[in-house]
Amino acid sequence: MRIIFTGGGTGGHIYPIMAIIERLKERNLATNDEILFVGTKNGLEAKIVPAAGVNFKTIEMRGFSRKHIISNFATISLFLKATKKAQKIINDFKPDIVMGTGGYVSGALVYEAAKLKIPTLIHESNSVVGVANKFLGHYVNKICYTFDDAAKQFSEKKKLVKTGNPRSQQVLNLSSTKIDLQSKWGLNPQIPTVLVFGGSRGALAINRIMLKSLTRLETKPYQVIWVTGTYYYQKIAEKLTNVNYGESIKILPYVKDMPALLPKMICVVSRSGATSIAEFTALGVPAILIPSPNVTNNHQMKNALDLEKAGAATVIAESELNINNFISSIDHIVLDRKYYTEMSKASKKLGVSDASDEVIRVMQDLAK
Ligand SMILES: CC(=O)N[C@H]1[C@@H](OP(=O)(O)OP(=O)(O)OC[C@H]2O[C@@H](n3ccc(=O)[nH]c3=O)[C@H](O)[C@@H]2O)O[C@H](CO)[C@@H](O)[C@@H]1O
Repeated sequence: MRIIFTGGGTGGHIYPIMAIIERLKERNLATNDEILFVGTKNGLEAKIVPAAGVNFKTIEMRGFSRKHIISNFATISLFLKATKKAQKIINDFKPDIVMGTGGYVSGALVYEAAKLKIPTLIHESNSVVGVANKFLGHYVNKICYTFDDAAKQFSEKKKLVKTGNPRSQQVLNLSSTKIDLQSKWGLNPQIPTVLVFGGSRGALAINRIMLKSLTRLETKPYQVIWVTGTYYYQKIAEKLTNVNYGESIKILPYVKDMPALLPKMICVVSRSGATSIAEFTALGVPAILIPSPNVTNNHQMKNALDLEKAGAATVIAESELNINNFISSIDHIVLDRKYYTEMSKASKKLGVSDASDEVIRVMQDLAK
């Protein structure tokens, strides 16, 4: 099967595709030559995709601005150029299927593919449908999704297939290849470890609260891996040059192999992006979620409240976040065994174990 995947900007759009690619190869359904990923040169995909050995092409594209209306004329011209380039990429590669996960490039490429009568599908991983997917819903053959609330926002009901997020299956399959905390980062594997991170790009609010909490956290009977996000790392490292925060706290810019790390964590503190949540629930890792307030229709709060309602997470609104509720939420999960076990079970109940295979089944049906 020859497939073009497209999506990007953030890890949440990229990792589900990478999970499907890995599964396609595992099942011998596509060779590396039969797979192409199309993204932008400035998105996170430009780092992640070529590094994984997947063929990668770029199209220049950006979103429309609500504030700077004039700049939208340039964006329209960019969109027209993007559709031309998309056509060329499709004609050269001759895919059997084109799949998008969201982001502006996916809007142009999947739309062109549908116009050329190539079977198309999209995957929506959030509870609130993104702009590109909402637009593409009218043109594609199938719409795969994770949250029931997302399904309600598409008017094309016959196209809908509930698959879950492909990254969850990948995380489960990989959970036997775990990172060795001691040799990798000098952490003690006998002590519970908490992972703190702010989605694929890091989060200022989470980094700030970590800076303020360091001295209290280092006295705890657990250790902490704090992933700042590449963008924030240097500044934080400079701020901490003369601070002695002990060996139980490890500060990193980015974790390349999250699926190998997550199974080792007693709990996670993070934003509530859709893919992160799919990973936590697949593994049953209890979460403290601090939703980003800066996303479309506050969808991270919605994602987070769904988990809290099911008993799988504690939610702290960014506006309410302080050292006390931050540290006491971690203490509660790590130090109260009964609470931890209940949360872990509730989380696992929400997890999906065969999402990649489900998406692949949809692709195979379309390619017939
Ligand atoms: C600010 C913003 O716009 N966030 C959106 C973005 O989040 P974001 O890109 O952060 O997406 P998610 O939280 O869904 O996924 C992050 C992914 O990056 C991985 N990871 C993260 C850090 C790290 O060091 N290493 C690593 O591999 C995580 O394991 C996960 O697979 O896309 C999501 C999915 O469309 C949306 O729900 C989020 O609202």
